[in-house]
Amino acid sequence: MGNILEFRHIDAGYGRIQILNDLSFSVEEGQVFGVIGPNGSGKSTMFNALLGTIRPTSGAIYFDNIDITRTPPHVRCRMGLGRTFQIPKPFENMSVYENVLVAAVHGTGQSEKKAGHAAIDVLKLTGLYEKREMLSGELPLLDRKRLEVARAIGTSPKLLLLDEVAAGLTDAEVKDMMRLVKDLKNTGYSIIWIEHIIQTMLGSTDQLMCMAEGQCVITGDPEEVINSKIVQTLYLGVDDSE
Ligand SMILES: Nc1ncnc2c1ncn2[C@@H]1O[C@H](COP(=O)(O)OP(=O)(O)OP(=O)(O)O)[C@@H](O)[C@H]1O
Repeated sequence: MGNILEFRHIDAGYGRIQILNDLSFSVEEGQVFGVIGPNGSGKSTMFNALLGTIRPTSGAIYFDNIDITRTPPHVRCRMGLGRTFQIPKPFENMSVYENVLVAAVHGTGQSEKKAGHAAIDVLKLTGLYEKREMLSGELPLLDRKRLEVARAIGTSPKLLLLDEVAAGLTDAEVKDMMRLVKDLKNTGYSIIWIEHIIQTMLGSTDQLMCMAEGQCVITGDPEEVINSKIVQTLYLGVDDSE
């Protein structure tokens, strides 16, 4: 399969502060692409550049072989980019079902009836179907994270961006989340997954990239990346100089 995404030499940041420095990488269609890196290395900023909330000062981003570098964020969403937020942001006073429905209507522009069918499928896939009538504000953390994923896939993305969906979960819950990501992959989604928990990345990703100072320092087989000297030094703080 071809690439669903290519970052080509992206420089980007906030105002005059440059965070991404000549960032290049590509994601193959149908894969789970993990992203790790120390705090402040630019992982969320990469998502911001991809979603169009910040604009690169140079380089190009290709999504599904289309140059989207100057495409407005709402158009990118309709083109098939869906994201979760680090801190779940559901509409607390709406039911689980309504939260996914809103995402499906606004993200795809389809009728409420069609979006309603899609929302039910999404709730079944994410394990929330039995809880569809609950107010989202009443959900425990794992289910709030599931809902965050459900709202993102409610927009029918071709590429799903997961931002630390395992953060704050217990070990058993992390395993549930890993299973969900596998199910999503098997359903056909391409996924970029930013996460701090390295074990999660080992078991669930096809390719892994480590970022530092706004650049890709290594990318490849997850086990090789995690065991590489550069990652041991940079990310885990292990000094390999001895
Ligand atoms: N809105 C902003 N304005 C200015 N600087 C920002 C803004 N958002 C992030 N930064 C800075 O950009 C740098 C990269 O931050 P970013 O959140 O992309 O890193 P990260 O790798 O996602 O970190 P973490 O793992 O802690 O989430 C940091 O130095 C951060 O302080």
